Amino acid sequence: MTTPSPPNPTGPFSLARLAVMRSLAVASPHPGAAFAARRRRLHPSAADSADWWLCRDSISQRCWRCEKTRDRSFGSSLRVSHLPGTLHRDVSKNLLTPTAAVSVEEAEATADLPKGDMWSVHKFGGTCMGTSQRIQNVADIVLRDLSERKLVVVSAMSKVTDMMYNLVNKAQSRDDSYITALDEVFEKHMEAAKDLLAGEDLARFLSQLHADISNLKAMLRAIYIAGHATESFSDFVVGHGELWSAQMLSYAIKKSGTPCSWMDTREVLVVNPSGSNQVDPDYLESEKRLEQWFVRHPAETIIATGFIASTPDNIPTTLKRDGSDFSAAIIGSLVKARQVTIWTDVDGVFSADPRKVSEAVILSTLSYQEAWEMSYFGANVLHPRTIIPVMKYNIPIVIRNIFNTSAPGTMICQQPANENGDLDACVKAFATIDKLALVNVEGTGMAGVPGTASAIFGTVKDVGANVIMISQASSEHSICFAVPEKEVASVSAALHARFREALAAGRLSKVEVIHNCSILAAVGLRMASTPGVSATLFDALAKANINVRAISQGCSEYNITVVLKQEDCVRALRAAHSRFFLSKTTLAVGIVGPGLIGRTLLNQLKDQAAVLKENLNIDLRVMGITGSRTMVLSDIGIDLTQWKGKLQTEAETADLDKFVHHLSENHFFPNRVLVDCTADTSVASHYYDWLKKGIHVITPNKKANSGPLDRYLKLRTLQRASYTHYFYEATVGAGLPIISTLRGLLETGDKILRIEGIFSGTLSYIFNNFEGARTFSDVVAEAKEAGYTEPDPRDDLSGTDVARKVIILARESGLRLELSDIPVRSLVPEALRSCASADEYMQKLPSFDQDWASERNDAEAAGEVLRYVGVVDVINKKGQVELRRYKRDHPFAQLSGSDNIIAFTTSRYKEQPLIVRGPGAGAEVTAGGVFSDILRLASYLGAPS
Ligand SMILES: NC(=O)C1=CN([C@@H]2O[C@H](COP(=O)(O)OP(=O)(O)OC[C@H]3O[C@@H](n4cnc5c(N)ncnc54)[C@H](O)[C@@H]3O)[C@@H](O)[C@H]2O)C=CC1
Ligand SMILES: N[C@@H](CC=O)C(=O)O
Ligand code: NA
Repeated sequence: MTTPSPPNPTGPFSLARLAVMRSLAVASPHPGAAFAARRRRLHPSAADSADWWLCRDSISQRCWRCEKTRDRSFGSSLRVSHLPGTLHRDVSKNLLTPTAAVSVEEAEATADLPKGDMWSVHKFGGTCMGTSQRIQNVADIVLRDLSERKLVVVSAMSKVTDMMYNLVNKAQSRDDSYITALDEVFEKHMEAAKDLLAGEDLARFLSQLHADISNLKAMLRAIYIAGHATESFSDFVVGHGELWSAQMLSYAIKKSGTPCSWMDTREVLVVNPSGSNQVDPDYLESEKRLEQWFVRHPAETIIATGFIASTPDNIPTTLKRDGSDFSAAIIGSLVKARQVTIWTDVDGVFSADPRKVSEAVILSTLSYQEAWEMSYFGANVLHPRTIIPVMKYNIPIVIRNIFNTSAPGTMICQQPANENGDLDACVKAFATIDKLALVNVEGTGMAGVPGTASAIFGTVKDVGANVIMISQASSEHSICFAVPEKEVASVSAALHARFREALAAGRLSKVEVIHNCSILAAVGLRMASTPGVSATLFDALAKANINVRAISQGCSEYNITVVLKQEDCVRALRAAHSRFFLSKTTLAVGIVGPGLIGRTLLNQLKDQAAVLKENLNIDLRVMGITGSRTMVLSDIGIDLTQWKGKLQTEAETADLDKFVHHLSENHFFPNRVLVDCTADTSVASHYYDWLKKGIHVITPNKKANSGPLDRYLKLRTLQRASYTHYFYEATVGAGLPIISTLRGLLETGDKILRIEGIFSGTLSYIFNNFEGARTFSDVVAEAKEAGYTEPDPRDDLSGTDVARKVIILARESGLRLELSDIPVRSLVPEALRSCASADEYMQKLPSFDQDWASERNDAEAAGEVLRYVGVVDVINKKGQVELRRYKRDHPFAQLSGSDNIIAFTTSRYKEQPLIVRGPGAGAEVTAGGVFSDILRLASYLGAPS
């Protein structure tokens, strides 16, 4: 076997071909010295297969051919040549195997190329190059990239470009201080270099810096004398920032022993001015010059100046705005880079401006078109022109944070994988543009008249205004378009002048300007093929009460654009963002009354929130907690491990209106619910307004449903007519499924005949335990202590609490009863009814123990027990609450603890009633009942079951 001779280094290899050949790890037709140098570094195992150039994986440093790891004794790279065929990578073994010779075109199409041998392009902006430490940090990042070839594009140190423009401005306005300003530029770079470099490298850099500064001084002097700087003079001066930063970085990398060259991109990149402060790269000429540059500079790590380039006549110029990103993209496309990484100071591209939407998330991927749209609509992603060069070759751009290298960043590539394939995933991001005006040209004379649009936009063009979006009514009676506010006056004047006759003749009815507008754009590649996206967007805007002035969606459907009042824009952005980015079942929760039940509920929420989020995608955020004296509010959700402390230390004076406003005005969250855990009638009186505002209501408080009948009916009518939910399972039997059982019977057509049972946990507990030597007052105190009683236990002992439950069930069954319609036997002695407080009542209660003992003894003597029962007699349309005696073998006599027992006699359950039994009071079971109402709400809102 003979070693094939290397290809003719001066042969006509295009850079595309060059890159592909490199990427295949074939002996690269890299011209000249670089090729010869590699040729010498033969891997020993190549002796019996000398036609191989070994290559190594840039990450594992393992040879793909023989799987040996890097061997220092053979230099930094292990290669043998294999020509003219190419290599195929066996991905499973990470091995390269020879294949028949293929054309470059075929090779280009090969998907599984070994990435290690391709160019990795990085771009570091001014912030990344801000100080000597930061430049060192950049050097470290470059050294950590194990790619075979690295091309690093750098901007000037931060603020230097401005300083350089300032020099030119000063000189041309004959301001002598340009000399001291130039000294500052010198000092800045000298200080940075002294920090960063030493010895010969430092001396070389400083000598170059001196030479450059004295050239600049001469040039600025010429500008000063002429009182004018041409664009190329200015570009020449300004580009020095990049020249110096590239040299400093290149020396900093060399310090570590890694060979590194720096590239003055004016020698390589050729661009033609294309008007309006833009340039078009000449790719063919640039490619040719780059090849020649490679011949002269064999290093595998190259630091290139961003921003600067040359005209075809070798006049220095710049790439204008965002020039360094553009340089990186152009160079990336010339070398067919594996990837272009743009290093900046954010973790990636956000789904919306994080200053406006705190819930904005970093997007892991974006398509080129999406990034393009985002940039167009004002998101600070990448200038659209940066995307064009890399897009042609499917080269991904990755945006990464230099200050947080652990963040993976955002990859902008051809067709990102669809993360979850649902409606929400097809809207990737939202962007806004403020300070716009809408121009509306309207009139019957426009319909069917060819050339109207051309006349309108021709006029707009003539005044040099930038049209940001256009919308035309299908009847052709009007065209409206958005332009920057600062350009609208001249647009309007020009249109009035242009259409003076048409306006006078009535063919056009108006040229109207609507000031103070903003654009909200929803961007996403898959909107095109997903029904319902615009419905969801407009629904979110409607729910946030936002009026849309104009709408536009092109047939590419990469974006839906709406024009709104500027003052509504942030609210609109938040509402739209939350609708697409938060779980559909994100619930903003307000807790009123963190007493026994309220705080138990908060604890249960704390323990279960993560599980709900993970398993059911239900995102519960407690946005506020209010007691009767203080309240605490949050915009994103209170940390439930801290709420008690916050209610003491960070609280403000309770104000229910403000509390409700806080919840209802928060447009981050699509759903809002107030949970009333008080026993307060005045809080309950607000439910109607809350429901009307679209806030769902959940409560264990019986006051609303057992209050005045007309109010109750009004509340239920409103709730039934709206899509707002009102749940109150815990008002009867605490967590026991009483209301839901009754609803289930009614909704399936069963007829309720009678509901009868022990509805009071407190009274159940008292009579279950009032035995032997125990006193009545002791047992009442125990029930209170156990958390079964109402805040005032007289509400239980008076029978009022049971009467309320009877009323709630009676009304639920269709009876129109008032609380006063229920005869109740009160167990509160006449003398204690006027006690000022529950405590006073509890203190005085023992004096009635004797009376209670004798009533119980009488019952016992007859083989009976006392039980306090409630009855809903649907047939006779009445309710009843009384203390009754039951034989010891009666089911009501078998209860224990705070058990409730409720028997439903219905048309279907006539012989044997349907019975629900279990603990009907207590903090955990009651809070659990409230919690399950919250989850019921979430499932009504679309949570998975
Ligand atoms: N304890 C139980 O087993 C059951 C209780 N319930 C009901 O649960 C509700 C709460 O009961 P508990 O927690 O035991 O009472 P609680 O007295 O321990 O708690 C009520 C809380 O509401 C606060 N509050 C009162 N008025 C307020 C207002 N206007 N604004 C804000 N906060 C106010 C109080 O300061 C207190 O923190 C009551 O309606 C009760 O009928 C329902 C079923 C069972
Ligand atoms: N105090 C009530 C609590 C539940 O509504 C009871 O004892 O049943
Ligand atoms: Na219940």
